[in-house]
Amino acid sequence: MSSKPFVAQWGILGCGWISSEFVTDICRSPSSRGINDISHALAAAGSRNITKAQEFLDKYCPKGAAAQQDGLVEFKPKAYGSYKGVVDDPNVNIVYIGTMNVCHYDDAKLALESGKHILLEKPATLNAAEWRSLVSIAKEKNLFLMEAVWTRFNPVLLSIQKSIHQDNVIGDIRCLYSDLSIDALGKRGDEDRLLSAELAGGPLLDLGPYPLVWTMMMLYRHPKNDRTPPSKIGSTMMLHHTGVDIATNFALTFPKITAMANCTANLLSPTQKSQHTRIVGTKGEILVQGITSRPQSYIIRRLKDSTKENGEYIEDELIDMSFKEGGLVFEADHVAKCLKDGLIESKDMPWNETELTMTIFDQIRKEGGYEFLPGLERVKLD
Ligand SMILES: NC(=O)C1=CN([C@@H]2O[C@H](COP(=O)(O)OP(=O)(O)OC[C@H]3O[C@@H](n4cnc5c(N)ncnc54)[C@H](OP(=O)(O)O)[C@@H]3O)[C@@H](O)[C@H]2O)C=CC1
Ligand SMILES: O=C1OC[C@@H](O)[C@H](O)[C@H]1O
Repeated sequence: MSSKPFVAQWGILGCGWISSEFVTDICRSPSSRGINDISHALAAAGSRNITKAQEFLDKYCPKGAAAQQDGLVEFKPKAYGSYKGVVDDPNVNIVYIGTMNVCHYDDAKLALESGKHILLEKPATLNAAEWRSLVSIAKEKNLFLMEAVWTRFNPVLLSIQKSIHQDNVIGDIRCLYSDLSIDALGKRGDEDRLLSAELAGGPLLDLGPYPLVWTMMMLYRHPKNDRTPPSKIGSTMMLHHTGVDIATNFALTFPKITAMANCTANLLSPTQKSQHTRIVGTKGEILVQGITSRPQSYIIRRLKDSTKENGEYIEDELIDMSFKEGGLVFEADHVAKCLKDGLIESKDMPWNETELTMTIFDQIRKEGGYEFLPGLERVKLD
């Protein structure tokens, strides 16, 4: 006998682009992806402008999310002209925060203090100190808190991780090269969130989380690395005249497994979609295709003779796992399962990995001379 699924009752803060993608994805029925124990309802959406919130609901979720369409809950999505309205709504039990980088800390604190669980867009906060502060509030209030790094839950990335960590498809991992960049310079104005200092823009915080996801998932989480943080972090940053970075390269060393990650994020050039991430091992390599944040397929290229330098490859094997979902729903499903199980921390996106991410970014910003405008950081680093 099948029991009624657990329903995550979402409230959305900020009716911008990524929130629209998230809401569109949670409208898809979980059973269409083989999931029957959880579902999603949209309880509320909040904007600084009530008309925008209502238009957002009318456009992206007119019939409610999957659980509402399937008749699992009675309530309909409600529009609010403030974020406070959403966090106070009794039908909301988890808040998705899709606001600007500079708002994440305040918005997350608002939701936690109103007793709501949180899924918080990347970069979780502006620095590691802000993140530690949110974690301590979440612990004290016994509330779920997770950074929304959706790529960690992408089935293509998980398949590659299994190929490398369990099936030893490319042998011992040696080097990872990953890029997420956009040719935005000259095409977007300085007020754009990617270039604006007031909004704590720049590719390191906006795009850097994705090359770092590949590094964390393939190298840091490699069973033989045993979650040992990188021993060295090196970087080169070029600053834009607004004060944010315009291009950042960073490298991370993992001596326990003799592996190195080389990550790039810039606003100067578009990422190569046929190979945004290349993972090289002693027996071959994996080339990942699609968007760095949303991989769709990958190529396995095995060496004919792994004892030779610069050896030839056997014919490429293409693994095409294209999916119809936007890709955000995989993390939403994971969050719903955590809530169903009464967890306040995800084992797949744990607090200490967000803290490590923020610490890496703090160090790279320091090395590159990227300082936030005074007052943006709500909790300062020591
Ligand atoms: N996971 C992913 O793939 C992606 C994640 N992101 C992350 O999501 C966040 C939002 O990005 P995105 O959706 O592209 O941005 P948008 O500009 O489309 O939306 C951001 C929303 O933030 C709200 N907001 C709150 N304060 C301000 C302010 N001072 N100025 C402007 N907007 C404000 C607005 O909502 P309102 O007007 O309704 O109040 C706005 O619509 C960023 O932190 C980004 O890093 C972005 C893109 C992809
Ligand atoms: O998270 C993101 O992924 C896609 C990019 O286009 C966007 O700028 C970034 O915020």
